[in-house]
Amino acid sequence: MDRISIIQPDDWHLHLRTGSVLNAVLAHSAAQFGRAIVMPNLRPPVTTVAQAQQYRAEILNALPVDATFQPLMTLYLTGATSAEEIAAVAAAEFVHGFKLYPAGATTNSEHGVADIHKVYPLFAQMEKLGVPLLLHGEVTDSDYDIFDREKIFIDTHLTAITREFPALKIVLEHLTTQQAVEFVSAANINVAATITPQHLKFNRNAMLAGGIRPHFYCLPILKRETHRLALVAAATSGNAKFFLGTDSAPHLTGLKEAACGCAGCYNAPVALALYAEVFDQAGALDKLEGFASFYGADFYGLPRNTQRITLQKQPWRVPDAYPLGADTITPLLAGESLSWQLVA
Ligand SMILES: NC(=O)N[C@@H](CC(=O)O)C(=O)O
Ligand SMILES: [Zn+2]
Ligand SMILES: [Zn+2]
Repeated sequence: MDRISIIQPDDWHLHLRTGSVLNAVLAHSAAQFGRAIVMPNLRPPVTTVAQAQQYRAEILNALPVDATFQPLMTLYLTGATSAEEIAAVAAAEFVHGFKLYPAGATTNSEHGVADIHKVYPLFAQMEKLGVPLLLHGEVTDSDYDIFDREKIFIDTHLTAITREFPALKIVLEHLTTQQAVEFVSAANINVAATITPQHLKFNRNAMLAGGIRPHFYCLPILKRETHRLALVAAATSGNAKFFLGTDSAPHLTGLKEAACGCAGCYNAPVALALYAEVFDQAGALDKLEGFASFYGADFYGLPRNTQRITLQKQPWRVPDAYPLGADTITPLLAGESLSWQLVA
């Protein structure tokens, strides 16, 4: 099969940033996806429905005129999040959940939650009101090896959270390990997960063997091949708990190609092409539509899209970089050739 037509996909985990970066990146997502869950880790973070409304307006304003893309907003959960704000989220139709960043876990997570037990009362209210909890699932203590941080988060926090709040809708974002796949598969139906194209396509060798490649550096960090295989098996299984979330996370090229480079892969320009390549290589193109276009909408209680898109096996070359002022943004796989592309 070298051509498939599917219902238009959505991106259930996306960083769009603001200002000039937003303007430079938005069209790439809007060209492929009908909707996207937009992450709130701005500086300062999006912590109120009023801020989310403003941010949403900025995104809509930055869209190409003919675009139908819909940003689905989220709020950043902090130790200071109030019961009133959770009620406001439940009432606001354009806000779809709270994102919890353990403090210090990733880019712009300084305002995140330092002690997860302290926000249990907030989880209880979210559970009651049906507000989803989106998780960056990694422990942060410097004693923990960076390759183990997702597994330890599951063992020390997520297991307890799902036991205490069985009706809380939880999305464990950007899965990277076999243990995470096993946990989500075994959990109740209120627990789901997103998977990025880079974690499906690459193991840590892509980042570290034969030279250090900062554009493959994101968090949670790429893992060894056994984990990648578990992720591919989950994504292509047809299990509705696993769905598409690119975690496209643009940073200026100068901030990634640095002595201390930022975490985040700018994968929006290559996202659907990479997912198609992975599903094709796994002999599972027939499972792409569920993963990319159905299961996320179903989990969030939103209607499925009705428009269709077509992907074709037809090689193309990824641009070296996209200009942004005096710097650029370098996409994942810059200058490389990809075998699939969106044609309509
Ligand atoms: N994934 C990343 O490495 N970075 C993301 C934050 C996140 O999703 O953890 C970013 O905002 O840059
Ligand atoms: Zn994250
Ligand atoms: Zn992210």
